[in-house]
Amino acid sequence: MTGLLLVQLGTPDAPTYRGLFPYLRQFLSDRRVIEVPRPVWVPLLYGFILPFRSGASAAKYRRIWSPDTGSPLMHYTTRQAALLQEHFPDTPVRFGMMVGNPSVRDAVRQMIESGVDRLVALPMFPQYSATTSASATDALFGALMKERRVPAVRVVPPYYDHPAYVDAVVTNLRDDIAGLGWEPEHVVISFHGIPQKYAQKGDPYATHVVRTTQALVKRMGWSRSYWTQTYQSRFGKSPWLKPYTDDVLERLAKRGVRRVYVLLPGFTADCLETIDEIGHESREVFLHAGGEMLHNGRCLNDHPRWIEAMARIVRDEAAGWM
Ligand SMILES: C=CC1=C(C)c2cc3[nH]c(cc4nc(cc5[nH]c(cc1n2)c(C)c5CCC(=O)O)C(CCC(=O)O)=C4C)c(C)c3C=C
Ligand SMILES: [Fe+2]
Ligand SMILES: [Fe+2]
Repeated sequence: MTGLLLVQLGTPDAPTYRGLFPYLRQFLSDRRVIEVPRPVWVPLLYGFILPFRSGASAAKYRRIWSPDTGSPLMHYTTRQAALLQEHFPDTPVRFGMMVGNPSVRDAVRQMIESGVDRLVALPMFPQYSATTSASATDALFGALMKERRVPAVRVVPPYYDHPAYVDAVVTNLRDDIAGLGWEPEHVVISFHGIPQKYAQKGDPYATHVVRTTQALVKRMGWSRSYWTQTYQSRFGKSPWLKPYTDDVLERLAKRGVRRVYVLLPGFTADCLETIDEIGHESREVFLHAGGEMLHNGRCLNDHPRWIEAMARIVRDEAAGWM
């Protein structure tokens, strides 16, 4: 039997210091994410970053946590798996988190126990980066190393310009703008950043990002002056991919742009990085510099076009298996 596993990054169990500490510890111990030599990183992580960031991040997570559904990333990943299950009634569909719960390891074990001997893994990152996509396969293969009956595996390749993905982003964007009640003067297309050094060492992420942007801009028919592609979420002091989202927002506001839509095509579900970082922190930067309206674009979430797109992307890769 074939099984489908969505692999998502993960989110803390609770928006508290105790929820964040183990989540950040696992995340920031990943050598794919942090390439600083261990003897330098470990004292810094345990002596400074974890004690301070756990509390600060918990406060941010509290701002996005829903009393009913908890973490938006968890809520929409659960929905995505449930809706995909309807597309593939004969294929068990599960999700596993690379960091935190439910883990990739538990999801893989349950699938094997239920008779899965062919596994299709869908990393929830359209643009490949070693920090996300390779970390997702590390989690998957690490889980399989613990198993006796290892299924045959196919990993869905990056889908940064897959027509179904581009179409889902465009449809979701049009629907979101239609509900706004105002017309954006400028669109900032913001992707999560990575350190410049990782790109220089061969991470193809920036190339994938540009390919996504080109495909979207072409589909939307936007003129060159209507959009700017940026990178957000810099962590630490080293230079990351540029231009930084907040710098661009500030410059736009100072240039007299009043209404901005921030499109977030690299995030397949609403999360801290989209709702809080862009919707609160970047909005403040923009308003402070003279802007009037900033909308943090809704992610693909459970939009029917995205669920169909995921099904198509999976079918393309799972030919003969599903
Ligand atoms: C420290 C380095 C980091 C790199 C490199 C990085 C790359 C990267 N991240 C995402 C998507 C997400 N990141 C999320 C949380 C998160 N990311 C980092 C750091 C790096 N990310 C941290 C420390 C955290 C934890 C939150 C915080 O303290 O800021 C999330 C989850 C958000 C949620 O709602 O739970 C996502 C999603 C991408 C796509 C990416 C590189 C391409
Ligand atoms: Fe991140
Ligand atoms: Fe981040």
